[in-house]
Amino acid sequence: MTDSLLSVRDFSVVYDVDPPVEAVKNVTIDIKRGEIVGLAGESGCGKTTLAYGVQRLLKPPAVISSGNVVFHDEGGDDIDINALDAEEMRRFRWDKVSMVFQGAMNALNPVATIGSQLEDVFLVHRPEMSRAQRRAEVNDLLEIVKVGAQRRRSFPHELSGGMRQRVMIAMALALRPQLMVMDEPTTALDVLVQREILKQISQLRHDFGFSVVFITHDLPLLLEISDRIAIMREGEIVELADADQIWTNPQHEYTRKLLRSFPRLTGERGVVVR
Ligand SMILES: Nc1ncnc2c1ncn2[C@@H]1O[C@H](COP(=O)(O)OP(=O)(O)OP(=O)(O)O)[C@@H](O)[C@H]1O
Repeated sequence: MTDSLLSVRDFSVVYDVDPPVEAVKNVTIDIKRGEIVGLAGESGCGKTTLAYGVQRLLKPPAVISSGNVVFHDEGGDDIDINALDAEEMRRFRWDKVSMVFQGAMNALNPVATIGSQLEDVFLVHRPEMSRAQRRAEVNDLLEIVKVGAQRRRSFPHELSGGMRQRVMIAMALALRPQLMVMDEPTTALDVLVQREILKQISQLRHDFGFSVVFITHDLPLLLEISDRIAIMREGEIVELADADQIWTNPQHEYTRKLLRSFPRLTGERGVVVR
């Protein structure tokens, strides 16, 4: 088994509009097992297009114009994502990779309890499970993300934003994926709640061994949580290095510029233990 979980090679995406937008240009990156990779860069640099593109989640006018993506399954198989048909891709997305979307906590169904929404994941993807098994799994998940099993009968509006986001993380964790892609998962939350959730994501990946791609324009936050950080600019990864290196010894002028643009980076690093 290789150390690498996902290998992205020479990956490019164009939005076929007039004039065409080259949103992602020849990106090559390996995500290792169990690591948190932060994807940073200004709004519009192509972070979301890259993360969605490698999972083939983009719709026209987006066109993948080059590259390949291989997933090194823990079972030993190498899965060429481009070669999967629609049904295989759908299963792959839930079983191997899960996604916490931007603003996901507002995507919960307002008229269903969070317990039943979590149970639905198992109903659809693990139809062989009994009702009692589903219940037990949901209770477990709610405990793991520190919402508490007693909240299973709560409706989304009865929970705080932070709690709802924890429910979304529980949902992403449900099928024990090997990779979790998180797109601005904590942006809408206040700083303290954000910190708590980051700590938890970091802890969960130690407990469960999944890798995380964490997308945000918030570089200080990435410095706290990430093992490695990829700095994107105009569709390209201009620097990819350990978070410590990015912080103490940035190589690219653009990385230095980005670091300077966050005044709160002048003091000590934050409190999240990686
Ligand atoms: N549907 C679309 N049609 C045309 N251009 C698009 C489309 N979606 C995104 N783009 C362009 O592609 C580029 C990359 O956008 P993308 O959303 O991936 O960036 P981002 O770094 O994730 O930004 P943000 O942090 O604001 O989400 C931008 O120039 C954007 O304007």
